[in-house]
Amino acid sequence: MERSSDKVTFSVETPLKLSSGIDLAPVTMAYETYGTLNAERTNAVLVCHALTGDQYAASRHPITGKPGWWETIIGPGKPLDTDRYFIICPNVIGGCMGTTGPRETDPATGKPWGIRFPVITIADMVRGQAMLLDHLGIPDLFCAIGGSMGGMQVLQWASDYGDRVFAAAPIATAARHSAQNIAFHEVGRQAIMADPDWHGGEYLAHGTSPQKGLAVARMTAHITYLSEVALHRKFGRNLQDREALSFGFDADFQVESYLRHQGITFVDRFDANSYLYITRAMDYFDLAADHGGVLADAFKGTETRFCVISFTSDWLFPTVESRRIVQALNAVAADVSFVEIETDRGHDAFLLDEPEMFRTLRGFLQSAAEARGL
Ligand SMILES: CC(=O)SCCNC(=O)CCNC(=O)[C@H](O)C(C)(C)COP(=O)(O)OP(=O)(O)OC[C@H]1O[C@@H](n2cnc3c(N)ncnc32)[C@H](O)[C@@H]1OP(=O)(O)O
Ligand SMILES: N[C@@H](CCO)C(=O)O
Repeated sequence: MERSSDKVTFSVETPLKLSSGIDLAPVTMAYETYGTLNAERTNAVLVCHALTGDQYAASRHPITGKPGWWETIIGPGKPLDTDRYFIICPNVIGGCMGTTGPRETDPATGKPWGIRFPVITIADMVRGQAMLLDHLGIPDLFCAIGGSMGGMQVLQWASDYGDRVFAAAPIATAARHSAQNIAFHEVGRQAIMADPDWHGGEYLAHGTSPQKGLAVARMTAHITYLSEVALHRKFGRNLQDREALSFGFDADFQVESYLRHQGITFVDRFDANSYLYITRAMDYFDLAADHGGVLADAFKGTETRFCVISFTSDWLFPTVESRRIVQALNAVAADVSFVEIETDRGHDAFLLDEPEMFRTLRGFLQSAAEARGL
């Protein structure tokens, strides 16, 4: 384990066999930990991040300086109580905050991988996390938890490593990407690849960055993380810093200015090629397809206990997707609880202070901890 100024990483030469059949080596996993691993090594919690998340779930981000993206949930006395549990949050394979991904150096060429990096899957991300846990000497997890793509990783963990997952909390997620999910990601990828500064993915070698394309990709995706009600409540048709319409193409409206801001601030902390790879991994995710089209078969024989959470205004991963997961778990007599939380803040509500999510997770984890003898 190494800590540079702001990253903890672990590297291994052992090749990681990817879903594509390619052996990826060496592999570096960047991660953050919070709390203390108990002597019995039974209190480990894996926090899986979403599409543009990273390992800084409860630590200040080294680029944006913002608080951790899940400080509402992780910390002393919070549902993921760092006085009780040992939290591990890895940056996913394909990411850009220190874990092996398209921005890292290809050992065969000594240059950044770019889009010569192998296409990775959610299962590959989880395989890399299992390797990290092995390195940390953690035989199994008290809990695997995450929202959105993090929830996909949780489901993959429960399916591929069920005997290593005591409790699982997939939040605001789905067992497969829908046509609409894929469609939105495709628009984002095309925006990046249409940017003249993308250079076929070799922008680092050209000393450029497709920031305009990446910003447009983010603007599009960001709309899907919110809700129409919340957007209208926040911005309506209000004008931004002006008394009258410009009859031009400035950001007349507040909502335009807001989305431009979200796009511009995003490109400082994220890599365009990583965006291509991670959205692709989400698009390829389909647990049922991996099990003969029967989602229940992905969890056959599971002894993991599940808490599935969705949000009423999430139109990216609507509640019907969580119901499908619950139905599949019920079909194999799994221990599962489910709650749909009333909010108008859309998909990204799982990132915000949602009291009912806080209470639900605290109750679920408390009960699981008692059953686990923690
Ligand atoms: C699980 C994970 O892995 S997390 C993934 C990584 N993190 C993220 O996705 C963070 C970005 N996303 C988010 O923050 C969540 O999607 C959100 C949108 C739910 C956050 O919601 P809120 O906390 O209500 O923040 P909000 O959406 O209002 O955005 C506030 C920002 O917009 C800016 N803003 C608001 N109105 C305007 C406007 N009219 N013009 C320009 N900027 C504006 C604010 O100044 C603020 O800027 P800052 O955050 O850079 O300081
Ligand atoms: N807004 C979060 C969740 C998206 O699913 C992200 O950017 O990763």
